[in-house]
Amino acid sequence: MQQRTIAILGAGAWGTTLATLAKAKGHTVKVWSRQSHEHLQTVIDGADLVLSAVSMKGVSAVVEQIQPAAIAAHTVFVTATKGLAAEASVATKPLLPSQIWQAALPSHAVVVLSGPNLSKEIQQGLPAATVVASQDLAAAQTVQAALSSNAFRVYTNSDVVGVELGGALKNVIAIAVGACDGLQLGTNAKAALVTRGLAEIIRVGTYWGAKPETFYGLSGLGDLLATCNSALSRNYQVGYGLAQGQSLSVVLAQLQGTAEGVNTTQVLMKLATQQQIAVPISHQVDRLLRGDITPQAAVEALMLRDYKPETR
Ligand SMILES: NC(=O)C1=CN([C@@H]2O[C@H](COP(=O)(O)OP(=O)(O)OC[C@H]3O[C@@H](n4cnc5c(N)ncnc54)[C@H](O)[C@@H]3O)[C@@H](O)[C@H]2O)C=CC1
Ligand SMILES: O=C(CO)COP(=O)(O)O
Repeated sequence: MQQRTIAILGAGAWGTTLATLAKAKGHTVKVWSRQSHEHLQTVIDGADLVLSAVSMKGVSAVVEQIQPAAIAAHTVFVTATKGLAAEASVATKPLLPSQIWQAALPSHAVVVLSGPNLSKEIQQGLPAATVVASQDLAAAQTVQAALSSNAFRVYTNSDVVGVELGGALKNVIAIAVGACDGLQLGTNAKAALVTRGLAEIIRVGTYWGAKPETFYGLSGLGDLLATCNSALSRNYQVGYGLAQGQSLSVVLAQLQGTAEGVNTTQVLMKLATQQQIAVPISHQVDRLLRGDITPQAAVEALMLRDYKPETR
């Protein structure tokens, strides 16, 4: 196995977990966060892989600190952020973290890493699988070889948009499912939400050019199952807290780390409204997050929608 120099950007729950996985494989690992005394460019100098696990709101700020001309040509950039850019617009502004990275580093390979990867379980050494997606298969295979272990199984995929959207959009559905569990609506209701949530994700994803089958893989259905079934998920916790009658500000103040689904819901609703894509579950999550509706009323609104066939 080839030893690599890996720079990890972001020292939150996911960044530190990815650093643990990389160190366990014997790579030289350097971690940078905005609290670091070292300059970002110094940390990524000489890195074979630069792996970003900063939350969505920090991605542009981090990318702007990088001087592309000073980076070795072979350096591969990996983004593990699950979110949508707040400034995204359909034609002109990037939607996905990888698009922000690729726009700033056009001559470098960019790889998306996404899957059912609750960091606390991985920190405990429990087995997990993930996907690395890139238009550059060799770059994806480099990341696969660098991170694969007996505890972390890494698959490659060429559907970058599908893999990245799967990871971002499942957070919105996880908020809905957290609320469903918080209201104690039962297993049937939860199964319906996850299944129709997946249909909603596929509807959005295919609009943005993703392959439908990608969403039945690890970064779609896989991550939905993990996030919607675990109280470890911060997005699930947001929905659960709202269903307990707490305000969003109270829930977020108590939360450890980032719940990307809150911002993702807003961006998704803006774009889905503009493009007239039906996202009924996300719409109710949006109303709930804004405090415009009670969790009970959101459930009723979903149950009493117009009759329709079970299509995507
Ligand atoms: N924790 C988990 O289980 C997993 C998280 N992810 C994703 O990874 C990303 C990070 O998640 P966590 O590490 O859990 O969040 P976290 O809240 O623990 O850490 C976020 C990191 O982003 C950095 N950051 C935020 N704004 C920044 C800015 N303006 N400039 C520089 N750095 C900034 C923070 O300093 C911190 O290092 C999210 O997009 C999340 O969806 C993906 C898979 C698993
Ligand atoms: O993406 C995750 C697991 O795959 C982490 O989920 P949360 O961000 O909801 O904690």
